[in-house]
Amino acid sequence: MIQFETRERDVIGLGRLCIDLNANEIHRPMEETRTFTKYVGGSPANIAIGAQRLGLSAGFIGKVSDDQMGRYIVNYLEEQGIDTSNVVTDKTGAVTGLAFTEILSPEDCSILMYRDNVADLLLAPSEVSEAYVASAKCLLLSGTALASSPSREAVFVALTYANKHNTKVVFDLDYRPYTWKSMEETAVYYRLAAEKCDVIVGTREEFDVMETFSEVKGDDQQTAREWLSHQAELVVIKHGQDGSKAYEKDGTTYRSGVYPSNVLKTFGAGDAYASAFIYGLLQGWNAEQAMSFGSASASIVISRHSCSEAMPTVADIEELMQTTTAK
Ligand SMILES: Nc1ncnc2c1ncn2[C@@H]1O[C@H](COP(=O)(O)OP(=O)(O)O)[C@@H](O)[C@H]1O
Ligand SMILES: O=C(O)C[C@@H](O)[C@H](O)C(=O)COP(=O)(O)O
Repeated sequence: MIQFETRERDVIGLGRLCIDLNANEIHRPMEETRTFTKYVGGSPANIAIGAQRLGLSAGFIGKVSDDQMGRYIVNYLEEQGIDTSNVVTDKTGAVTGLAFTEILSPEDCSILMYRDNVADLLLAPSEVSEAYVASAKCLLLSGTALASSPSREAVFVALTYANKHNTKVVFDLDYRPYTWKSMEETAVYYRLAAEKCDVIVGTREEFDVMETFSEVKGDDQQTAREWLSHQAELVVIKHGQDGSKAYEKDGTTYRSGVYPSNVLKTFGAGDAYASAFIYGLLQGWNAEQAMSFGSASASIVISRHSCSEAMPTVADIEELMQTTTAK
């Protein structure tokens, strides 16, 4: 069980604040899709929104474009009750990242990302406040924020502050290949960051990327051993509809199944899972209970059209868990 400090804020997200444009005409290729619904997006933004929806107090460290899109994101976060005092506005003409989603079928979804000159990757080390990092129980880091400078250095500054003040760091690997120059680059920076984190969450494929230069590739048990040999107390490996596994430093292993879902689209599962999992850890639950809560939240979000707006309440999740059996 992770021991959190008593702090004024529960969780601070670090990384991208973007826009999702989700196809309205589902089961149709992007080439034939004409209309989309706009939502706030970006994996760590979705997780912060999910956490706030569950009743946690969330804040964010990030950078938005100085235009209508940037203002839309900040306004939405504020409407949700999320603290935006550490979201800065770019002054260089950078833009907001856009994710167009294609929903071909419940099994076949893809994301087309427009991420040239995005504001989120321009977050500078000087824009990370030590006092703000120290004000939270937990810092949620998205791996994509490591993809280029100066955001990369800003992440390491935030990790230094978090480690200094015992703000627990949850590292969601969140690998988005189009943001990186190469898999080797990703592996190097993921590793440097992972060594400074307390909880590491990723899909099997994401751990494989981080283990590009390691011999343990592909084996969950060896993956856990490798990352638990550093600061991490807990490693969670997700296997899509085959569920997830958690490994603790003392050798305890947990497994979680999935809650059957009327799947509309597959994306958003990981973000819903992460926010509810963090909620569980902050309640003092063991990893098994937190994973189960995360799985139920994921099952709800993949049955809905968006990621951020679709995030469930505690009551929604409890109802699903009471009426459905995980497989
Ligand atoms: N088809 C599905 N049905 C029900 N739950 C799912 C399904 N796919 C994923 N999940 C849940 O969402 C979690 C995260 O999904 P996964 O696909 O592994 O992550 P990501 O969205 O980050 O790629 C899984 O551990 C599982 O609990
Ligand atoms: O993270 C993004 O930039 C896009 C998200 O908002 C998005 O819709 C998505 O891909 C969520 O995916 P997940 O990691 O499967 O939860």
